[in-house]
Amino acid sequence: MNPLLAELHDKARAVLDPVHHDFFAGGVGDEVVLAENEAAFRRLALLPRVLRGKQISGDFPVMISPTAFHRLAHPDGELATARAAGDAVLVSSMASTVPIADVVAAASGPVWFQLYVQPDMDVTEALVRRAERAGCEAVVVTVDSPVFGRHRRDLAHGFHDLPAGLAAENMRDLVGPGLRDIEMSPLVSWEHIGRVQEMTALPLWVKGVLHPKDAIIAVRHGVAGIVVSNHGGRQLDLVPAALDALPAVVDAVAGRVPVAFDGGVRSGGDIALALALGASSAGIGRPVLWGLAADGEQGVRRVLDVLRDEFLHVLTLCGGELSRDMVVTRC
Ligand SMILES: Cc1cc2nc3c(=O)[nH]c(=O)nc-3n(C[C@H](O)[C@H](O)[C@H](O)COP(=O)(O)O)c2cc1C
Ligand SMILES: CCCCCCC(=O)C(=O)O
Repeated sequence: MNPLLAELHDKARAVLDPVHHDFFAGGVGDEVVLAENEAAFRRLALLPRVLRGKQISGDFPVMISPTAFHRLAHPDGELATARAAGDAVLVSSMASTVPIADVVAAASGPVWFQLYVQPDMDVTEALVRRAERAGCEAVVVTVDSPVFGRHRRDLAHGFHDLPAGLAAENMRDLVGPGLRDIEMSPLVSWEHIGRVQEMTALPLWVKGVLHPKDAIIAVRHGVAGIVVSNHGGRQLDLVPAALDALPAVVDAVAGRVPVAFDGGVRSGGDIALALALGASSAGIGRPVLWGLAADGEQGVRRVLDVLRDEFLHVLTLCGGELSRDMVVTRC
């Protein structure tokens, strides 16, 4: 992990209510996948190309992954995250503690709306309309959550609702703005993806694909893109590290749509490895929360600046190129 990000995590741990720290930090079950997501990067190495004679561009293909309840981390919540995002894509969680319209208004770059399809499709449609009216540029349907993962840390703390004064603002005036008003349903299927596509002209991405066969089905459904993700180790504690699932999905998709990735990215080198394995961009989850908790907008900015600087340095050392043939397994 980049030591500056580790410092921000230490600071976040010191200022956060331990219950909220554990909600952010924790994973499902024994937290095997949580640890594996980071460990998978350490198993790989890059063979740099040399004498390529080119100046690298400043492109920084990173998105802020959707994470819930930013006002648990800092009073400014998602407004601070949006202000800090700059030109990175901000995928704003449906479970934000600031309404999506205010998130978009605070952002200077693109905002995408993450959606859990609600079994009541009127509620789902109302959420999509809110995202459209706000000016979101895409909808990202999370597909890895037929039921919420069992997080032992939350169960031990008895954390099952938001503190007074905080709410899932996008749910307000629909079902209700409590944490438990957001439903996850095993009945959600590809048919619902089609129905959301009929509701909106916005590009629809699916997030949480690990199996190459699902990636192919997603492409057949005309999705705009796929995010390979295991939800940061928060859903099924039996899945592979997200990085290990990436190459097979990239191969199955064969360039037909972009394949983004998240899970365990903690340094610029991690971003480089994910891109070399074929990711179109790398998503950052918890480090953004640590920056936010440690120092609000400035903290999130710091996280992105540190990652950008390190990524561009690594890219330069790799001759400005990242491709699958440059990735080898450590002995
Ligand atoms: C505290 C927390 C809340 C999350 N909330 C959401 C969410 O609302 N929607 C979603 O699709 N994914 C959610 N995720 C998963 C992230 O989008 C992302 O997949 C994951 O955090 C990436 O792993 P990383 O934290 O190791 O970077 C959440 C993750 C965390 C840690
Ligand atoms: C019961 C819904 C809570 C919001 C979902 C947040 C989330 O995805 C997470 O991993 O936490």
